[in-house]
Amino acid sequence: MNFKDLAELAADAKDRPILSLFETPGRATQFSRRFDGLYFDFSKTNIDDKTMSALLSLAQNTDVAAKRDAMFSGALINETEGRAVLHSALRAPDSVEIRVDGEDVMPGVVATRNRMADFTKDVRSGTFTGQGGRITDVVNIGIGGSDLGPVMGVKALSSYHDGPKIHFVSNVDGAHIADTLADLNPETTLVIVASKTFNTIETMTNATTARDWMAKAVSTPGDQFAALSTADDKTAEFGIAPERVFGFEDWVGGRYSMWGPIGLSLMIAIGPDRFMEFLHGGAAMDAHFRQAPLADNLPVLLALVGIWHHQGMGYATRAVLPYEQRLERLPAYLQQLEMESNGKRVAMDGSDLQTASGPVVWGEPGTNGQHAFYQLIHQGTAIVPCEFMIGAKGHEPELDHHHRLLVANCLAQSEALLKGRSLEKARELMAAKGFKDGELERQARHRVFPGNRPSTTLVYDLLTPYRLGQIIALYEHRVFVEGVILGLNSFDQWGVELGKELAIALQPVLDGKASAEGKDGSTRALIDVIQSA
Ligand SMILES: O=P(O)(O)OC[C@H]1O[C@H](O)[C@H](O)[C@@H](O)[C@@H]1O
Repeated sequence: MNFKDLAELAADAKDRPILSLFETPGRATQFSRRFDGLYFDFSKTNIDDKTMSALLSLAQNTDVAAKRDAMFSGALINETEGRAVLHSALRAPDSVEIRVDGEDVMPGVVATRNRMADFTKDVRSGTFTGQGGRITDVVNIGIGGSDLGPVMGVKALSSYHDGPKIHFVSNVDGAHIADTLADLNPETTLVIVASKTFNTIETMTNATTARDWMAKAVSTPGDQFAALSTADDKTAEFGIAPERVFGFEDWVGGRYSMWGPIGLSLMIAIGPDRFMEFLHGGAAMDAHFRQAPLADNLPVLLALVGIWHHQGMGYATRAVLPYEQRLERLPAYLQQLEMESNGKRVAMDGSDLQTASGPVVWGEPGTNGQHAFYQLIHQGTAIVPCEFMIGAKGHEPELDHHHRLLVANCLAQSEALLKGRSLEKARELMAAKGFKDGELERQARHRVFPGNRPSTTLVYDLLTPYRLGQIIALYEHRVFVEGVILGLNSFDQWGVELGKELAIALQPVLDGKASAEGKDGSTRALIDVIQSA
């Protein structure tokens, strides 16, 4: 089985209505899996038995299981950077042993985890104070993987918050930090500078601005700063005392880092015990990914559905549609996770990729998206596979009628995508409204839904810290499996470098200290327009 065979299978599937697959009794059971509070339904896709076995043999031929084991064993599978990939160690139980270059990394992980918990307890209890008293607000300054995970997690688990208020600043646009600090009291604010490299220009610019803001109100601003980084030399240079520096190793990629020190703001929001539940959820998904047969393995199945839709059927994008307002930042988080990991045109060995790279990932929570872009999903010419997510229960039992409406909407959307509405039915509707002849036909055509549009639905009971941990680890491993099947390295991100280099080179030009000579005509004109405004 290879990508050419997959394309042939996909060509056959194009004329097969998904709905017809439900004529086989038991399809919903056969094309769904349950695992530990999660239910993944992929029966509303154009995958039948034959497709499924072809996809599974693609996973076998590309050595998914062996590569998975290599990742967990600490092998240097991030080959372009010569690094292991062990974010799973951050959520592993204290008792296990995980070796990188012969050394067990777990004692270090556990020690940092315990230091984070101690610091968190001190902040939450008021043992650690600002220079004006108990900490009321925490500002996490970071970007990319040092922002999206904590932002997503803090919002997702807001019903568990019982600590200080958490704020996030990521953009180098001064508006972001100005708006965030405007309402805060520097004497009772803790600033966390989150940066794996402690070198990212946006984060360091914002951190310096925050320190200047604090210095106007307190005598030793550094005492109200903490740092999360792999670069302890740079954190010391910035003036943050080692007891408030929480380090991690280069085998944790930025977009995979919310399980360790980068998750400190989440730990402060919900407390160490609940943060541990989040880690346990992730660890449970790790165990499932390592042990379950490929055909019952949730990350593998999500990956195979993704490969089928993008590389097989040629659908350019996929939408992530959580029917859970608190997951409003999940699509943005998954954009980095999936697109920075698998948006690559060169295979691990340096050759051109034999097929399309990872898809564009986008989305918004339902029901909001329904009133914005679902028009295109239902009637546009592009087919967008939709990944719905819904909790069986919400955190507001007193508002249960809201939740039932939410669920009804989620299920109705996947049903509408599957079944559509025929021209015949649309004609009946328009005739009932009194339309006739040519006008009836014209009006009816606008009301046709082609249907036969694929979707999956992930149901969980309630969005607890544990469930969130499972879901995030599920997506991490899905991205890994897709990367293995595509033959690329999901753990580097060379594609972000060129823009950074050019931005640094443009700074002196914008400062008027260097000429724009050598720049292309468009860039020169843009510089002129901005400088003369
Ligand atoms: O955590 P930092 O070192 O500040 O990096 C922040 C982010 O910037 C980089 O440009 C990468 O694209 C991201 O993967 C990373 O998460």
